[in-house]
Amino acid sequence: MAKKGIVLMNLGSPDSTSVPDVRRYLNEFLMDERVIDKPFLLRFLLVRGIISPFRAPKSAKAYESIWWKEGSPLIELTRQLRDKVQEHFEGPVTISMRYGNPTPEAAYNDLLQREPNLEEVILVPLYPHYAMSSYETAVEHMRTVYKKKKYSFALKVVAPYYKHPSYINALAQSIQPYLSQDYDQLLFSYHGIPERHILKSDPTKSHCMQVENCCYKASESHKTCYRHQLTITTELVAKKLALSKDQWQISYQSRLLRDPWLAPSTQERLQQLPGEGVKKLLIVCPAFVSDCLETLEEIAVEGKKEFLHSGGESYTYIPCLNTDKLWVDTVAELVREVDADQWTMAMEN
Ligand SMILES: C=CC1=C(C)c2cc3[nH]c(cc4nc(cc5[nH]c(cc1n2)c(C)c5CCC(=O)O)C(CCC(=O)O)=C4C)c(C)c3C=C
Ligand SMILES: [Fe+2]
Ligand SMILES: [Fe+2]
Repeated sequence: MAKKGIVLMNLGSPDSTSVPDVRRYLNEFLMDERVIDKPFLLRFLLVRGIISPFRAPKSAKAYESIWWKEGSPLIELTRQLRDKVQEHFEGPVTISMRYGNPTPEAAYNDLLQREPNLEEVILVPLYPHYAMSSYETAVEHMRTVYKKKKYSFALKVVAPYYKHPSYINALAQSIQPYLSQDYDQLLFSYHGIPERHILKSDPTKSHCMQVENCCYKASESHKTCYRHQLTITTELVAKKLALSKDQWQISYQSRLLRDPWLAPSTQERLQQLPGEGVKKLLIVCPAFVSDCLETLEEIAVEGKKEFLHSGGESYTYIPCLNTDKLWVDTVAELVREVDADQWTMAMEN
C-alpha cells in the first residue's frame, strides 16, 4: 500500500477581522484571474482602486459578526472536518486554503513532516461542483505549487462529486429533519457566478447556454458545467426527499460587479416569494460544505431580514454539512475511490 496523505482544500478567509487583513485577503482572492477574469491591468485597477478599498471595511464588519473565538468559521469547520476524516485513515490528513492560510506549501510540508516517505497525496477540493472560480482554481493552485517544488510523491484529485450517491444521501439526510416543520417551499441557494464563466468552462464552445435546455441535454461540457452539476444535485436530493416540483426552487447568491450572473438572484427571490404565497421558507446552500460568511451572514441573517421584511412569516436556514457523520464518511469514501479511478481527475505530473 502506498504511503498516502490527504489534503482537504477550502476557499479560505482573512487572518483576522481587521480591515488590513480583510483587504489583503480580498486583494489575493479577487486578483485571481479565474475569479475576476479581466485583463491584468483592468483587474488590478478594479480590485486595488475600487472593490477592495470600498468593500474591505464593509466585509470586515460582516466577518466580525460571524467570527468565532477559534477564528474564521470556515477554517475552524474545515479543521474539525480534518480531525473527523483523520479517524478513517492511518496516513496524515491536513488542510489547505486557496487564499490566505494555511497555504498549499504549508499543507505539503505538514504531510511530509508527519510521513517523510509519502508516496501519494490525495486532494479533496471541498466543492461538490465544478466552477473555474472555485474547484478549478483550487486544483490548479495546488498543482502549481506541486510542480514548482518538484515533490516526488504523486498527486491525485477527487473529481466534483455533485451526483455521488453518498454525497446526495448525506445532503438529503441533513435536510430531512427540517421537512417535518410547517413550510411552503425549500429554496436551494447556490453561490452565483457570471454567465460568462459557464461559456468559458464549456470545452465544446457550442453547448452551454447555446442549446435550449442545455443542462438537460447530454454533453461533454457537463463535466465542467457548474449550472448542470448543481441542477443535478438539486434534482437528486429533491427526488430522495420525495419533494414535488412545486416544493422547491433554485436561486443564486453573492453577486459582485454588474456582469450578467446566473439567475434568479437569491436576494430578489427572497423579496418576491412572500408575494407569491411562499410565506414559510426553508433555505439550504449546497455550493458550500462548510458554513462561512456567505451562509452565516448573507443567508442566515441578512436573507432572513429581507424575507421577513417582505412579508414572509418564517425562515429557517439549514446548515451546511460541516462535520456531519454521513459527510465525513463520504469524504473518506471519495478518497478511497480515487484509487479505483471512479471520481479521479487525471493529473499530469
Ligand atoms: C461555490 C463556491 C464559490 C464560488 C463558485 C465562488 C465564486 C465567486 N466568489 C466571488 C466573490 C466573493 N466571494 C466571497 C466569499 C466566499 N465565496 C465562497 C465560495 C465561492 N465563491 C466562500 C466559501 C466564501 C466565504 C469565505 C469566508 O471567509 O467565509 C467574497 C468575500 C466576502 C465578501 O467580501 O463578501 C467575495 C468578494 C466571485 C466574484 C466569484 C465568481 C466569479
Ligand atoms: Fe465567493
Ligand atoms: Fe452547461
